[in-house]
Amino acid sequence: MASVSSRVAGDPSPADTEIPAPLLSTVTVPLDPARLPGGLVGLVEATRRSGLPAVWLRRENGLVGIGTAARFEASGTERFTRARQWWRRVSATARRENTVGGPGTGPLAFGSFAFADDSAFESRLVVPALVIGTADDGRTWLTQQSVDEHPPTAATALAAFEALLDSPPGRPDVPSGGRVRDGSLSGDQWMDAVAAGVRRISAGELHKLVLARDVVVDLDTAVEPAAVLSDLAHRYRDCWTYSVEGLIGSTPEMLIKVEDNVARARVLAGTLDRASAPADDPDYAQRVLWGSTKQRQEHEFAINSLLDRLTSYTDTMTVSSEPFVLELPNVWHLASDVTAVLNDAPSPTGKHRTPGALALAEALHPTAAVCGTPTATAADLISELEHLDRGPYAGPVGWVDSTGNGEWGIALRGAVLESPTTARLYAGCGIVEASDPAAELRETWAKFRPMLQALGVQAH
Ligand SMILES: C=C(O[C@@H]1C=C(C(=O)O)C=C[C@H]1O)C(=O)O
Repeated sequence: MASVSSRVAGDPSPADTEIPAPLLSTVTVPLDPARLPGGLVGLVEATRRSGLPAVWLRRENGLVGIGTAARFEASGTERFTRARQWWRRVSATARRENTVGGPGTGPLAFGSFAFADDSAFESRLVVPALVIGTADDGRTWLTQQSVDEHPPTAATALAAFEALLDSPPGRPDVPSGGRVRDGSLSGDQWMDAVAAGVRRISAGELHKLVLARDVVVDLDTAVEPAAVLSDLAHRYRDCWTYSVEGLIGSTPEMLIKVEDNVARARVLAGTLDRASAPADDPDYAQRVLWGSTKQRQEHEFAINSLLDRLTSYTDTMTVSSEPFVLELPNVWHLASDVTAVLNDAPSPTGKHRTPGALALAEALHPTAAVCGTPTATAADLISELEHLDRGPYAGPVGWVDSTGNGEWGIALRGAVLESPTTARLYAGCGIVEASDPAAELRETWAKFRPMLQALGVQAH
């Protein structure tokens, strides 16, 4: 099947109409859940010879995309705007047949965006040739998307689905044998960067800074992405397991989810490693995490940064008065869930409509959970101290449909597959005045643990 690819770089931002966009045709049909005996994770396992799938999955439900019908890349400060313009044009002109309806049906793109304006990473939207979706409300569907002259039909969509199932179902083996080496900075160098960050905070330059580091895993055998994704999805059921063109992981943090006119976010900041917890102390997380002024302060910066930016899009916002303790297999986090009813805003066509998921992701990125407070000072200090191109790490990752519904998580607890046997992992920590560099380094290992385990490498 044909696919098209476009790329826009450099400033200034072109007008909507100047961005070349393919004419997309899509068909969405209901899929009998019996055709997905192992659910969406089983589907990822059963299609492992069809290349790296696009994945967005939490508990049993989400989206799996196979193949590529069209894609778009952009870099620089305008990366979000351009991607939105491209997607708006594709959505506006797409021919579609959709007998299912609801979020995630019809034209759909997965995406991943660079954390930083000056990153070498190409931010992207990817329109898969086939999308299989299941939702909490029981809908199960199949969408075929193509830029061919002949639009897809229900019959071609079902035939393409059947042709995908190329492997016996069942959990593939995680790789075994690999070594972890330093990325841009050694552990000691990174602790020096944290100490420098603490000094700058003490000097009053800023309140909070998130510093990240990378490590590289060299594997003895080629990584099987289906095995990694299956392991993450089974182990980290409360996280959103994602995969977009070599960026894979399982994030606990939701930047923004839009369903009709309601937006939801899950803000995290404040972390406690479960590996170091006493076995016979059930209140440990509550006491140590919730009771810590440092952790509560880190959390407050993160939640305030989101609320400040979300407020102009809503009149009705609900956030719990106190953060709760979120338990994951590797760590506990302080978490807050936010719900906002979105305002109608006048669009260029004069119609009123609420902002879509991608527009909100652009408006909210980067929150203080991954950058700091104030944002601009923290972003400058990150480039000065980290010596790291974060690439897509800590940027938005997720999907958007043609009505503006979508989910954009923050790409945390993940890796970029740089070659079949090389994965680069990233993890960062919120730094405040009371931070201790050695404790922050340990925290990065706790955050690397999900990917290290999924890659079959001895966890630190
Ligand atoms: C930056 C990361 O995580 C973020 C930082 C946290 C913290 O400092 O406590 C907690 C959750 C995330 O918001 C990461 O996982 O790399």
